[in-house]
Amino acid sequence: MPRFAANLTMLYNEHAFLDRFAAAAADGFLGVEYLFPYAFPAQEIAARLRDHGLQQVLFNAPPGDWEAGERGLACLPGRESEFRAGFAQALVYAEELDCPRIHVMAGLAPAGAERAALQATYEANLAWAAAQAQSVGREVLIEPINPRDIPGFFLNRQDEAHRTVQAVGAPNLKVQFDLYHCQIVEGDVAMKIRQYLPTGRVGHFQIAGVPMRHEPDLGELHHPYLFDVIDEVALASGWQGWVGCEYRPQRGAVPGGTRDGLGWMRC
Ligand SMILES: O=C(O)C(=O)[C@@H](O)CO
Ligand SMILES: [Mg+2]
Repeated sequence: MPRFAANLTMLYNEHAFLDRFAAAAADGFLGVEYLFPYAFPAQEIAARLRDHGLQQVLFNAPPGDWEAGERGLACLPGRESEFRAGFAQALVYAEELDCPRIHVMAGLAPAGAERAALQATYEANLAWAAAQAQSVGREVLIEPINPRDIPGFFLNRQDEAHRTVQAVGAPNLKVQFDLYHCQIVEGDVAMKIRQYLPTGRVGHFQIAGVPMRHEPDLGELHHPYLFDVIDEVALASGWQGWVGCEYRPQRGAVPGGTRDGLGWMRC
């Protein structure tokens, strides 16, 4: 089986954020990820990781004004200095949390903007971020996201993400391959794992049931088969990353619900 990390933004919502670390460790997780740590002092989170023997495997750089609907700044002309300041803050947290990967969200394509101009800004920002991250031994990840969950999101497809990584040409810029988004946008998930994992450009996986984003054993994707494919290709290619469990537990509507829905992990 792959190594699974609990996404603490979506799992364990029956607990306050800082208590989700203990809950994930009690269920056997060795790694955690989440969207944003910035509401809490990095030292406080680091203590939770230490206390519960957890590894921080991923979090996101600041996305702009999330409450106002922004979903990243990386492709937005004119927002470069804000992008850089946010990424610098992410690097400070990554150091304190000993986290090897930072996810940079692309952002929403502004209505009427020329795609080529957005792509040029995206690549320039990613090249800058990758260089900053490289100097302190961290990876930058980009993630294609389906346009139903985030209408207008700039990056939707795996092939576009891989072309961007190749165009930037930084060894520590990689793709966050979320199988949930991939299934919704393009399908053929197993073959895409076989296509992209051996390239060395996949930095991380994430999973959820499709289409409702509940537990992986609910919905149209057969995850036991996909886990076997990941294991097989990882073994052949030497890939040693994590699979983030980024779903909203359906059984989480009741106290203790995240744990009740983890049966899929033991299949
Ligand atoms: O929504 C997802 O999928 C994610 O991985 C979050 O980090 C938001 O991009
Ligand atoms: Mg994801």
